[in-house]
Amino acid sequence: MKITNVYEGVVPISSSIRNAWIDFSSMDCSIVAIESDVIRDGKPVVGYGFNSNGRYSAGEILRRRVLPRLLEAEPGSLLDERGGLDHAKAWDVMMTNEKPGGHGERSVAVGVVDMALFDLASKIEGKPLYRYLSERYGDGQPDDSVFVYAAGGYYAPGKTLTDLQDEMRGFLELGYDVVKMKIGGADLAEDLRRIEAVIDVLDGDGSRLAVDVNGRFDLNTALEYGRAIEPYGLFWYEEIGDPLDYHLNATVAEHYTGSIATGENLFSLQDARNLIRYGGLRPDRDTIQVDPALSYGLVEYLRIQDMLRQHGWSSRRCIPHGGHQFSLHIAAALKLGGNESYPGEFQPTGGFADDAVVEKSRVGLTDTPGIGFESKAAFYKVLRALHS
Ligand SMILES: O=C([O-])CC(=O)C(=O)O
Ligand SMILES: [Mg+2]
Repeated sequence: MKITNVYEGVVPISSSIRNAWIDFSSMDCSIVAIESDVIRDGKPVVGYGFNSNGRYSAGEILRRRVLPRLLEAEPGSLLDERGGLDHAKAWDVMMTNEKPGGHGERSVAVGVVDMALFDLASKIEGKPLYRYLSERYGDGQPDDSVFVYAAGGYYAPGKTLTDLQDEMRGFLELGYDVVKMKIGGADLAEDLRRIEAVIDVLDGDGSRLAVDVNGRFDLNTALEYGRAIEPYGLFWYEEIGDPLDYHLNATVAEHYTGSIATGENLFSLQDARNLIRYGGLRPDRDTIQVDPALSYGLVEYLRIQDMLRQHGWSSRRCIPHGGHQFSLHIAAALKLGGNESYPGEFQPTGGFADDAVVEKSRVGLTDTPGIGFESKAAFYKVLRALHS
């Protein structure tokens, strides 16, 4: 198998929502299509990738560094001994002449291509990605459904408490038991009113509500909010301070007895390891949210899983950020604790197959070969247009 062509583009995923740190008025995302010389039904097999959400498109790095390296590589240097794609070798090729440290947009660029190569390789084998992954990296017995929670609850112009409650009711009607909302973009009194309004919709059960600060708080605010929300017994308190402020995280973990989740803005093995070493997270209750699409792809995510295992963490304590199909397959194959889902945001890229059904906060996998973008019509149309 040989890569014959690569195509790269940008898709807007903008909207009027706001979290405690950014609005999404100009959010966009990179997409790639990687074409191979393998022919199925008279057409070349093509793998697709995109960069989740929350980080902007990384076209410059893709066009100037990552994609040329892949195209210029001796085709045999990307293959394993059976002639299939060797993802770790492809990763080394993409990272040629890149210094360590400073992970950011580069990890996004490599993540997009890594996703496309996994889509391609599993399509060539005619398997849905989760089976392909489970056979290679798991125990061959993937989970047949994955826990998902509904993320939303953003701030938006003119959005009232009733609007917030209606949004959350909508998530419950779709089959989700656990929901997530933003905090930290208003003052504590208003956020507590918002939290209590949502808990009302959850029949008074705070353990079904996660709150997300998007890294906004300094230590004092983090502790003040922690004291105020602790009695609700929330599902988790997310990304409380700056993602790289491990000391803040550790100090909050000493005081806040409920669950903490973080990691969506950690993009490398090294950063994730520092979180585990210095972030004070507790393996019996906290959750790691590293998003494989943003953090150098699954090749790096597998290294992160090894690291977690060495530190005594179960894969079940990982619930990736992003609400996308790639992580859904990864969650089933590597037996993670679940995956995020955004029923109302980040279209056309986010979400699962058009006919995916959520029941009791779990979603099943389909048998579509690869990641299954083909069963997500609006997004597939955009991807298909990249190389038509
Ligand atoms: O608002 C965002 O950037 C998304 C986010 O934090 C999440 O999904 O946890
Ligand atoms: Mg978050």
